Amino acid sequence: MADELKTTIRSILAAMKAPDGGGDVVSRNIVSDIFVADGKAFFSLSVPAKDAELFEPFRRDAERHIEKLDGVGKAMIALTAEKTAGEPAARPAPVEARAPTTPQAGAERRATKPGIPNVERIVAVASGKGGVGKSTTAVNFALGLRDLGLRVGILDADIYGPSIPRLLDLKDKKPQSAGGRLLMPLEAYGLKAMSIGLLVSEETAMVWRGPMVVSALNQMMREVEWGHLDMLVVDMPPGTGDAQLTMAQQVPLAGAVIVSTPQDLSLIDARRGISMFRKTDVPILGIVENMSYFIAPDTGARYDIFGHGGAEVEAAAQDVPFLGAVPLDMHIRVRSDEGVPIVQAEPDGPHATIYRDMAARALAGLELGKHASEAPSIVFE
Ligand SMILES: Nc1ncnc2c1ncn2[C@@H]1O[C@H](COP(=O)(O)OP(=O)(O)OP(=O)(O)O)[C@@H](O)[C@H]1O
Repeated sequence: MADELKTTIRSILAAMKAPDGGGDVVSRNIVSDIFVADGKAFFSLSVPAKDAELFEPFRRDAERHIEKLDGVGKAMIALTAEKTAGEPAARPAPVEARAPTTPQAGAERRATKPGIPNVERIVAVASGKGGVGKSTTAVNFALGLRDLGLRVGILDADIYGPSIPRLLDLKDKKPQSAGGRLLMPLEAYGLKAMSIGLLVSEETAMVWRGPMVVSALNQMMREVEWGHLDMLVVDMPPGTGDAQLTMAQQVPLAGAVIVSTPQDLSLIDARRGISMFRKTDVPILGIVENMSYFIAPDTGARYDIFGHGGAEVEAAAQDVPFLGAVPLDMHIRVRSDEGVPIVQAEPDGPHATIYRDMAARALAGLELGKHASEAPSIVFE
């Protein structure tokens, strides 16, 4: 069935007139592998960057045609610009090949990535490796921003293990249509929320390559009725592979927060994450050390079992802000499992203070960056 659909999709694409006047997109070999699962079809079209605008109406028409097919509820097509002749599908440009970062270059490049209407800033929460507490940090960070008076949304883009529905107790909820192509976000504790896990199964998302992830992410960002948000927090997939790099390159991120545990191995991965964002001109708002120390539940005594402080040292070495140290504490895990994050469950407790401070520091960094990129450049001749 899926194979039949793929063939039909290819023939639909082959019959469409390419907007650049060249041959059809199928015989030009610019259509990636087509994935069909859960009633959704995903693929990318690789076109030169200069033709991206030209191909946008074509992309939308193709989605409309494909969505009329029996067995396809939704089509998601990404335009990617990195294909070199003969490659089967688009890959992100190697980071090493990119120009060095300057604040001006970063601001200019971000300006070329289309933002989301009504969403002031998009901030990524990322980690170099899985299991360090990135999602726990992302939700509590988002709630910390809410406590600072911001209108906040959270977008779970962790295709390898979406956990926001569990953390915000939204597992059994389904996003409703807002009319047309738009979806209403879910709401929890004053946050607007959307998760890739609410739209496609984990098995489907696991096989996606970078362009598919970005396509799905773009749809979640742009086809959700977020309303007016001061900040959209994106819980990134862990790691620094294809999917993450494509996201860092193509999503208009105002900044990134890196989560690490104090261990050396985690810090090496965090360094890789910092380097990836730097080379894609995304400002690093800072590092969070999660599971920094252990508070014994019976005595309240503190133990530095993982060698507390490594992330702060790394932050200094990398010349990025240190946003805070979160202890390994049973309350944090238990509250997460209950679907009521600690900032919500214990707003007056010590952990909520740590997350709110973290949010305030990141926000200060964003403000600083904004003013830096707004500053006029003075040239002495
Ligand atoms: N500070 C903490 N204290 C106690 N438990 C924590 C803490 N941070 C995270 N955890 C627990 O560690 C586990 C992993 O956390 P989480 O899912 O946030 O990690 P992640 O980095 O997003 O993982 P993945 O890479 O799988 O997405 C969860 O059970 C969570 O409750």
